[in-house]
Order: sequence, then C-alpha cells, then structure tokens
Amino acid sequence: MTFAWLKGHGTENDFVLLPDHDGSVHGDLDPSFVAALCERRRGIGADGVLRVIRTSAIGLPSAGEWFMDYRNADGSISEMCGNGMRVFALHLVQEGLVDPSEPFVVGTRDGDKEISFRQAQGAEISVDMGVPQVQGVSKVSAAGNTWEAQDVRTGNPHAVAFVDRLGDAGTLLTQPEFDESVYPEGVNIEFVVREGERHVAMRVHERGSGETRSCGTGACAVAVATAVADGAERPITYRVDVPGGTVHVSWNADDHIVLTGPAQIVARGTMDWTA
Ligand SMILES: N[C@@H](CCC[C@H](N)C(=O)O)C(=O)O
Repeated sequence: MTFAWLKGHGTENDFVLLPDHDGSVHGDLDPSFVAALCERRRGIGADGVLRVIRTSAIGLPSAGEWFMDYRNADGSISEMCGNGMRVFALHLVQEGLVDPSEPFVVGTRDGDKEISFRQAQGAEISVDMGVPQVQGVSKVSAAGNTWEAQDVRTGNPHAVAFVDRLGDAGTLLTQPEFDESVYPEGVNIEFVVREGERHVAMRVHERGSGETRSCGTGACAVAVATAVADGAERPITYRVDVPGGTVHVSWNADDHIVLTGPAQIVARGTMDWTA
C-alpha cells in the first residue's frame, strides 16, 4: 500500500496525519498499523494518528464537513484530542479545505468542535472544547507517592493531582496506578504545580501513549481542577505550561472551555507500506 502522510505537533504533542478523504485508503484503520506508524524507531514516530476524513465517509454524526479520526500511539481510540485538533485544523487551512476567515466546525467522537484560527507569528488556534464535567476525587500513585486526584472529563477522562514538585511523579515510564472502578476505560493522569496567579505547570501520562510533552484535553482538565480548587469565578483564563510549551485555557461564563495554542506541520511524504 502507498499512502500520503504528514507530521505535525502542538506544543510537541506529535501526530502523524493520514489524509484519507473518502475512507478508501485506510479502511477501518487497523490498530496494529497505527501502533507501527507511531513507533519511534521502526515507524514515523508520534503520540497519535489523526486520520483526515470526510464526515460522510466515516459515517459518524457531525455538522462539519471534516472529521478528526483520532488514535492513540498504541492504536486505541480516544474520543478527543485537544492538541491534535489544532494540528488537524492547521492542516485543513494549509490545504485550502476550510475557510479560516471565520470559525469552522470539525467532528470528533466527542461531538463537534468549533475552531477559530489566527495567523500571527505562527498559527494560533482556539478550540471550543465544550462543557467539562467535574466529578469526584480518587487516588493516583507514581514513584512511591500517592495523591488525591480530581476527576475531570473534557471529552475524555482525566485525573488531576496537585503535587509539590513535577519530579515527584518520577520517570512516568510506566502507567501510574489509578482506581479502575472510577476509570474502567483507563485515564489520562496530570501532575500539576502552581507557578503563580492563574499560572500552572503540568506533566501528563496519557492513556494509550505514555508520557507526552503536552496534552490539550489534559491542560483543560488541569485549568478546570485549578479553578475548582481556587473557588474561582468564571470567566477565568489559566496559562498552562507543559514540557513542550505553553497553552492558555479559558473557562467562560457559558461553561465552555476554550483551548488556545500553537500548531505546526513539520514534514510530509509518501510511504510504501508492507505489513
Ligand atoms: N494528547 C491529547 C489526548 C489524546 C487522547 C488521550 N490519550 C486519551 O486516550 O484520552 C490531547 O491533546 O488532548
């Protein structure tokens, strides 16, 4: 099989994009193929795959023409990817597939997301991530430490733990422990420190991808958990530093969260693939 690919990242959360507009190139997008593409030594290397497909071809509900078919590095499906959405939106704009002069909608398994695009020194993209769900508190453990973690759903599941130092979570080479009765479908785990007023820093261990340099849905969960802990009134905006850069998260008066940050496409090519 020969197919086109692109490589992009949002605050160093990196993705292989697979243009497959009518779904005829990649069919059901086999999980082992996705995992092999994402493999950093034998494949292209990425935290996940973004298949660029028309909503009409994937057959899932959306009012948008384009659907972000997101897969984790291990081939598993997640409902939503915040950084991936910015990279996906940049690709649509660069290929002339959407008009960036006004907000446009992209479909995901977590529903439709509205994108606003600005070109300043680079692309700066805002994604309306919808209304977060703040749930209970459970425990997470890593590197011999245990913390309480706030359960926040931002399209996908997150456990947000406030720690003294980001290093307290250790290497994050293995999955931190979490309460499987709370997260039977697995969870993305964020470790957070406060850096100043409305300013936090985080690390993340992502479900299906391991430790990554950034997580957009995770940054949103962190901002929401921080606002809840602070008893902050909305609207409120947090700067969230991640190992790969900085994003900003606003929690607005209408309850919607908006994720804003950069995106870049860094390479493209074609690949001859033999299973
Ligand atoms: N990196 C993403 C989140 C990707 C999905 C996540 N690993 C999951 O399984 O839910 C982001 O930027 O939001």
